[in-house]
Amino acid sequence: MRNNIEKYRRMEGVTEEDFQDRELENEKHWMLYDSALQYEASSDWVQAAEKWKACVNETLRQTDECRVQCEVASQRLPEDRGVDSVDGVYEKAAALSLSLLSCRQSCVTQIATRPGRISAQEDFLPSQLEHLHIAQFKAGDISGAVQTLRSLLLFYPSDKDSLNNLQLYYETLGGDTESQDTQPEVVTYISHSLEEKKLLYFGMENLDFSFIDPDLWTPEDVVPESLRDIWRAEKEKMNEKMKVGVTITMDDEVLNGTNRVVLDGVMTEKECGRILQLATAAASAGDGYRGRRSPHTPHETFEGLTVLRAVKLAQEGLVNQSDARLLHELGERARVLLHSYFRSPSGLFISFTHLVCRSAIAGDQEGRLDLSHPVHVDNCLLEPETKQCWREPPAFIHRDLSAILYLNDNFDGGQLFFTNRDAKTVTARVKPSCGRLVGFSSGPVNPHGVTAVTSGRRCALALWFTKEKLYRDMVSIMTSADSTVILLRSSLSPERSRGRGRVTGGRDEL
Ligand SMILES: O=C(O)CCC(=O)C(=O)O
Ligand SMILES: [Fe+2]
Repeated sequence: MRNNIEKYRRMEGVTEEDFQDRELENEKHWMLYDSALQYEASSDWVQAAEKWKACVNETLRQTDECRVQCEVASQRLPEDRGVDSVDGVYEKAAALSLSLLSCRQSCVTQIATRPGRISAQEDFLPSQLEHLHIAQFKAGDISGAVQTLRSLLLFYPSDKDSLNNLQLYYETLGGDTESQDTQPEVVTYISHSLEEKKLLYFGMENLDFSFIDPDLWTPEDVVPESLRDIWRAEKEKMNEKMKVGVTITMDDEVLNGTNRVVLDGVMTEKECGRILQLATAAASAGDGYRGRRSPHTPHETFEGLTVLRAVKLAQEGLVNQSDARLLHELGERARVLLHSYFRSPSGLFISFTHLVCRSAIAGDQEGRLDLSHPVHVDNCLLEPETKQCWREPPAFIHRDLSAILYLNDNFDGGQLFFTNRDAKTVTARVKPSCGRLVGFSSGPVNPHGVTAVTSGRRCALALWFTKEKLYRDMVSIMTSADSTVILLRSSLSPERSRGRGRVTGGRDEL
């Protein structure tokens, strides 16, 4: 029902007055949020800035209200922690006050969860401030942008992109740097929150109290060293696991070519399952490719999902947020592995990620002679007759390295194969399976294609990397749609590193 209401709200001619609802008050910030996004999409920066500002204020107001409710609602005395518990009256009193603080902290999650949805929008308030300062800047309100950015910097004081942007704003302002202060409500919000977090982490360290921090911006020094050590050890264990599992299965020699590699063990079975499920959920959420004929063959259907689309679906609560994040992380995992394998001296950036499933159309496979994906080169237009490869648009000429991360093997056909420049002489074949990563240079030494998928559904993550910074997949809110920044931020947590820049490059597409 909630989804329907949101759908009606987006329909032409429908106004807010058409929705008289008692719960509407609690949803006010979501209405502002959605209309701010709409103004942003139509580049109406004045209106966008106005709506984002109202949204920030409404979010702060509702958070305050929610926090007050924690005090009003009596806190339940924590249950005895089992028969061996030695909890005395002091421990109980401490636990009671910690519960109150934890309740207050949980308001962040509550306010950031759309009604009817299961997961909260991560980094909700900071991301609104980010949208706001950009809208203000684009609307020409530089002083406003400075004030907002300074408020944002209270959350992430050393964020390079924000500091660069602040510098840019100061330069635009021409020297008047100190007059714009931070928003006082944000200062209060942060200082209250930090005080609570300190006590809650103390409780976690010393009183066995459990607390899940709802924020990504919490400074590291608020978390006690001992807890950080535990987290670090867990992370290292994870990293080791990832490295240990990966093996080099085929190199240039076995693959009979240049700059080709097959690595195995890049994903676990569980991860493959999660991404396959994400593809299914995205398809049933009405992704554009659902049930579409493949662009390459009439005998197969083709579904495609980009990271950006996955994030949007996650925000709408239609797919799992952590699965959308995993999609992004897998690109990064492949990048690190291939960068290290090919020892490329320059940087390597993800340019485009596409989760693609190809399904055989049952009953339409008899006597089939074509391919699932005809032989091609990824960064130039191959002309097999002359063996020329034209590095010009519409080829994706900025692609330097291609990779395909396979997710399953329960289908027939669907082998990747490499050929000579004649597009006929097959030089190597690769059979997909879960966690298998094929990497190869995107140029004319590596023409390749995919044999017909004659039964079942073959899913893979296609990735392209570029050495040109300009073409990296910025997914920054400066050019692309909302909220991808949330994904990036959360996926880079807990280091809090926010690898975004303000220079944006051309967007890749398939
Ligand atoms: O899925 C594959 O194995 C290869 C796909 C491919 O070559 C492409 O999308 O450019
Ligand atoms: Fe390709």
